Amino acid sequence: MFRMSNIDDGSWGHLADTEHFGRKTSSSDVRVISYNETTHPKYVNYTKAGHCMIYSKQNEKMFGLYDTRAAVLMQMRFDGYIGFPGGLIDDGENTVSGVNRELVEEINFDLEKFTIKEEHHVISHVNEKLKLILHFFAIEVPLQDFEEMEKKSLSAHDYGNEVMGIVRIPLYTMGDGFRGFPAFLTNAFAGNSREQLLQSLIQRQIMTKEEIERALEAKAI
Ligand SMILES: O=c1[nH]cnc2c1ncn2[C@H]1C[C@H](O)[C@@H](COP(=O)(O)OP(=O)(O)O)O1
Ligand SMILES: [Mn+2]
Ligand SMILES: [Mn+2]
Ligand SMILES: [Mn+2]
Repeated sequence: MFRMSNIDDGSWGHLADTEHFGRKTSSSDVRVISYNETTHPKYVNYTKAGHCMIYSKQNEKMFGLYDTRAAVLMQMRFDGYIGFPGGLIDDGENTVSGVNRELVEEINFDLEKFTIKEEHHVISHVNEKLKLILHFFAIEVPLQDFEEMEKKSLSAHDYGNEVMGIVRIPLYTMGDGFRGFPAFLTNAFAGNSREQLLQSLIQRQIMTKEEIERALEAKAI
């Protein structure tokens, strides 16, 4: 097993038990599973994680040119991958309670104003190899609350360690046909967060399937 050289004890330290969940896996290892199915006893020993897309539709024009469509919040993670706020559900913890806890830890989410509920569930995936279930939620908030969240995230408990900063996603494509959203999609994404993003942009009618396909095919010139 690969061992980090720059940690004194020559191991993964406290990450040892969970870092393998963050390693790149092939999409064939992951399949969609219904939320109810994940409560089946056969998955009782699976590790569960839950992440959430927080977004606010907007029709601002970037530089008076490009339709920004929506403010969508993602984060640069400690591991250099881009992902959604959220994380591992503790043993015995209720899934949405775990997601809300992780959102408080990672972006200082104000549970007085918003809480993630099962109605916000979008899709779940299971990775049988890793015995890992990934739940994904999405919540639309007013732009003013979105902007408030961005500011408050700087004082989140995990800001500057697990979370290296939050980003908004450029959902427009610039005149060269690549910069903006297509360029953003060339980043390294955590887990299946890239697929989760693309599917929810279509499902939430922020982008059409054709636009997503065009962005995926675009090449830098
Ligand atoms: O945004 C994501 N969507 C799907 N899977 C993800 C996402 N971010 C990470 N992951 C995978 C890979 C991670 O190792 C596990 C656990 O999530 P993580 O956020 O790292 O867990 P903690 O915040 O440390 O509890 O899920
Ligand atoms: Mn976390
Ligand atoms: Mn996390
Ligand atoms: Mn955690």
